[in-house]
Amino acid sequence: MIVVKVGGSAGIDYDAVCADIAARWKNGERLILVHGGSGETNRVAEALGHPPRFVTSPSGYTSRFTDRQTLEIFEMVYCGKMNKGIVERLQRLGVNAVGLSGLDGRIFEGRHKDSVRAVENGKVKVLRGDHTGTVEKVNTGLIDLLLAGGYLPVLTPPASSYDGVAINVDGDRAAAALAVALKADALLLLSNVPGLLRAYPDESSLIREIPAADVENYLEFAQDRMKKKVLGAAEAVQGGVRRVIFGDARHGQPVSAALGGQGTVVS
Ligand SMILES: Nc1ncnc2c1ncn2[C@@H]1O[C@H](COP(=O)(O)OP(=O)(O)OP(=O)(O)O)[C@@H](O)[C@H]1O
Repeated sequence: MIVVKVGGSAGIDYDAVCADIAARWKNGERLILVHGGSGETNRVAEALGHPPRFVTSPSGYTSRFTDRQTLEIFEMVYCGKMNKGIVERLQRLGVNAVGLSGLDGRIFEGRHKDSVRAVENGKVKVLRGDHTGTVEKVNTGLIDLLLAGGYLPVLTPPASSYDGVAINVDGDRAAAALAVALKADALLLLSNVPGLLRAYPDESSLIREIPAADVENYLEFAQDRMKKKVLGAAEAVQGGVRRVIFGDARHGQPVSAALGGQGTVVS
């Protein structure tokens, strides 16, 4: 089983990702696709007059402050436009894909964090009314049913809180939790960069290999949102996934290239 997470940043070629996945699926490979949607969510939020607000925690992690209206815009884009766009592509390629959020069947479950500590103008503030959390539990029952029926699951945040409230969760870490729960052979984190760069944005500074035991030491190279990917990779390898690859989803055959060792391989 391979878990592929494709991001939602500008420049990602979803046609290329879906064509590659469809070919491999038809060849008998078992795959699950998880996707993001941050770039489009930012655009739609601006257009709807509720611009995105990103906050940085005292430990340096950036996240989207998700009030109720932001959560609804997030769902429109992630579960609507992005998810159905990917499912449509796969259906046109002859793959019977089913798109679900983590809320459906409580596939992704975690604690609802209603407040977040954020550094603003050098001061730490507590912001309330946040609808965020982290995936702590993956309920694989529905996924097992879909796979047994020959359907390719296409999953996206949000997740469900233990009380059934929709929460915005990081897609990379959700995909990592899924890969652990399914005992996947590999987790691919595909985005609009060649992999983890030692000197971002210099693409020639690609880090090709990271020993699994060392992955947390590479957090220092990741800025802002890339940190969550490195953290997700650490969680996946610590949970028993043998290979995590940060790969490029901008062109070519992104899944096959990553599985062939291009990008940053954590093993
Ligand atoms: N050292 C680094 N190497 C590579 N990319 C980095 C690095 N530091 C920061 N980045 C940034 O991290 C981004 C990838 O993370 P991001 O969460 O935006 O991607 P995504 O997975 O495509 O999005 P989504 O949240 O929609 O799933 C890159 O586009 C790049 O700008």
